[in-house]
Amino acid sequence: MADNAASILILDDDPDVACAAQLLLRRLHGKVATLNDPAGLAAVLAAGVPDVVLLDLNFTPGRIDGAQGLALLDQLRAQARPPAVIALTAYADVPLAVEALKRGASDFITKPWDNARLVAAVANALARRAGAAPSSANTALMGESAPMRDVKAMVAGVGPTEANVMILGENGVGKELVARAIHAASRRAGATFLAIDMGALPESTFESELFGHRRGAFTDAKADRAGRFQAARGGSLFLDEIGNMALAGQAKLLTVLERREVTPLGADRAEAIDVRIVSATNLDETRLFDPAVFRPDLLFRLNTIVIRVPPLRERRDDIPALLGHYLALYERQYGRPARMLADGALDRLHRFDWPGNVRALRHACERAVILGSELQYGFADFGLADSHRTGAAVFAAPAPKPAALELFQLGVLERDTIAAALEQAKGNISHAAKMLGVSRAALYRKLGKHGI
Ligand SMILES: Nc1ncnc2c1ncn2[C@@H]1O[C@H](COP(=O)(O)OP(=O)(O)OP(=O)(O)O)[C@@H](O)[C@H]1O
Repeated sequence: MADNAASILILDDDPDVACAAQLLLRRLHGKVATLNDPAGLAAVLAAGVPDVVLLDLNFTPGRIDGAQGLALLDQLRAQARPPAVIALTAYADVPLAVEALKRGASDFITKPWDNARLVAAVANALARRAGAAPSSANTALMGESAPMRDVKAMVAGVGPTEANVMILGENGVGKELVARAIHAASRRAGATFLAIDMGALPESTFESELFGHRRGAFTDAKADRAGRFQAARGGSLFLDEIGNMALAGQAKLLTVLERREVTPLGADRAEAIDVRIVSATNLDETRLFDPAVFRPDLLFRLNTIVIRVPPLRERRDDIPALLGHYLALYERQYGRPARMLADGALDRLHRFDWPGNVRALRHACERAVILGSELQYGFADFGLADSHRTGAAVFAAPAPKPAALELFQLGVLERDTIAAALEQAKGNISHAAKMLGVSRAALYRKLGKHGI
């Protein structure tokens, strides 16, 4: 899954470690840089904030409290568009890794790492960053339309309970934001919220990722490693894209949820788990209730409470406030003057179908702020495909016939190929990304680029 547009920085004082990670990741990603001295970080960030940073938490030899690494993490998280940070620790030190997660790291890896795990962690971090660009961690759940008021009432009602919640909705409607709001309204709010893209977990490392492993459990298991269930102890585990899990993985997850305990690979004793499970999927309900796709017994465990987040086209009243919020946010971020919407633009944006939902609206606002050159924003500044304007079938609109000159332009071919893949995948981003042979993160970037 090459993602040539992604930039990755490896920040580790051991040049051999940094070089090994660079060699591994360079096969899959375009720009992979290393930095051995944290004093150079400010200059690197000034030149451009990377998408993902692999950050060693223990710089000073002999010190294992991670203080310097955590300070660097704070520096990275303070960027206007912070990178996803994967904490590296040599000491299998779970409390330190958990502290890093609390401070905003998206994942952690213990050294020496397992190559498949490192590759998966980077792919997951890229997908999450593209999906939540920028981090949805600090974004409030906006919207005062009647359907959104219902969603918020459900969040307030179920938040303080321990009930497992399943969130349903199309890509980009705000499922992760709802999951974070549930966590924030729970008694676990002070503990970790850990999100996992279940569709991106490779089958070969599924158990060790989720449940951890003991040193020697398999060839590459050079040290004990805590899984995500242990790392989120006391907090909430957000199982995203649950509908994309293979049936084998579903069976393993079911056993854990039934017994409320996990057995790390190679361990002879099970460990009790203490996590609140919130899950999400964009599968439509007929597919979700198809036993060939999703185990009914697992569904029953996960969906004690179901929250449906409606697509933006079914709550158009939220559009003006979201536009106002995201235009102002990007004007501040890019140091641009505040501008109004031109006559008629709001009406067209209001009638637009928003097949990519709030995420697409957010990207469109960012584009308008960067590219809009007039005193007011016009509809064209938002780079939205006309076929999606009012009530047009989401991905089924026939592509306009390209002019002869356009026919061989790579950008046009790419746009049409992506549109065709989305149509075939019925709008499922993960499936379309798989068909196109790119990561979800790369596909999201391309959707933004082509205004799809
Ligand atoms: N109600 C909302 N208020 C403000 N921002 C929102 C809202 N809903 C979504 N967003 C923004 O839209 C983007 C997508 O949201 P989110 O990642 O929660 O969607 P999702 O449904 O989980 O997407 P996917 O199915 O692709 O994983 C984020 O940047 C988020 O901050």
